[in-house]
Amino acid sequence: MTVEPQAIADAVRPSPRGPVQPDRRNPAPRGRAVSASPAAVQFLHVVKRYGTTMALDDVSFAVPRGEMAALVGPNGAGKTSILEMIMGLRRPDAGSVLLDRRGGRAGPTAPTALRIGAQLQDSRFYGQMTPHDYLRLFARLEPGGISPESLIADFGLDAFVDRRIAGLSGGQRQRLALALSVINDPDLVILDEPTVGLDPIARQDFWALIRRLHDGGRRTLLFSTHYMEEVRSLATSVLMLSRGRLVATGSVDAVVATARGAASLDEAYATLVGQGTITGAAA
Ligand SMILES: Nc1ncnc2c1ncn2[C@@H]1O[C@H](COP(=O)(O)OP(=O)(O)OP(=O)(O)O)[C@@H](O)[C@H]1O
Repeated sequence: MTVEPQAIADAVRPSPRGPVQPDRRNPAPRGRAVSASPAAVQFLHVVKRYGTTMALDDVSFAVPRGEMAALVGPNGAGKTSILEMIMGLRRPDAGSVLLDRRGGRAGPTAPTALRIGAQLQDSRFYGQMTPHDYLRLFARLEPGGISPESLIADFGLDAFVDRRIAGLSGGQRQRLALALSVINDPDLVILDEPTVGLDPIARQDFWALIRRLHDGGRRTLLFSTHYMEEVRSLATSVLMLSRGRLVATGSVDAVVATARGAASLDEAYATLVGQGTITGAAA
């Protein structure tokens, strides 16, 4: 999907607190300081509530351009809220969401020319349409993007491109959703749990597709996942969330080092997220 510049502008709000400063009450997460380098995405003291639920509690981080950043944390930690805010689908209650911003100065910013592609958790398709129908439709909406033919070849859609989506497997639909996420040739790609529900072999096939989206760092990728092996295999940096707060950021090694005594990312997750054991499929 593409987010209109205005939607992004709507999501960008000046920080009530001004530039990022060491915050004595809420220090930056351990592992790596908030980056001041050119960032594709920057959150400054973002707060998001849904009624009485505090989904994001003073979250600050930066994803430099060209990174493949993994967003991890247990169910309800706030991952989708972050991704949806980047896409302009939700607004922060406080703080700023800045896109494609050079430097770390907080304040109003012009609409960005950054092109965003996204694959959301609940990509819903009309069952009567075929992948080919979708690719042609999106190509018309995104003139100058990547051609349907290239995407069919790159994402291995040939075998089912003319079948009705109602009859496709979950993995085939996810493959289509990934292809559609880059049809506008985006600079920034957002993937919300792109491999959820896939069998182990299909998941590893998807890693190759996700690397293709990243294109050697030509694009910035931010993906959420519960699979630590996926983080180890794909991510150049990690954002670890627990109960709406960032608990560690940085490279996999930096995050492991953040959790004293942890010998692996899985152990670091267990320690920092504070559950003692790793839930779900995060092993
Ligand atoms: N529309 C909403 N209305 C009320 N509460 C919401 C809404 N969306 C999210 N929440 C709550 O906000 C918190 C963060 O939710 P979010 O979906 O961002 O977490 P998540 O890390 O993506 O979870 P999951 O791994 O289960 O997808 C949760 O407590 C969730 O119940």
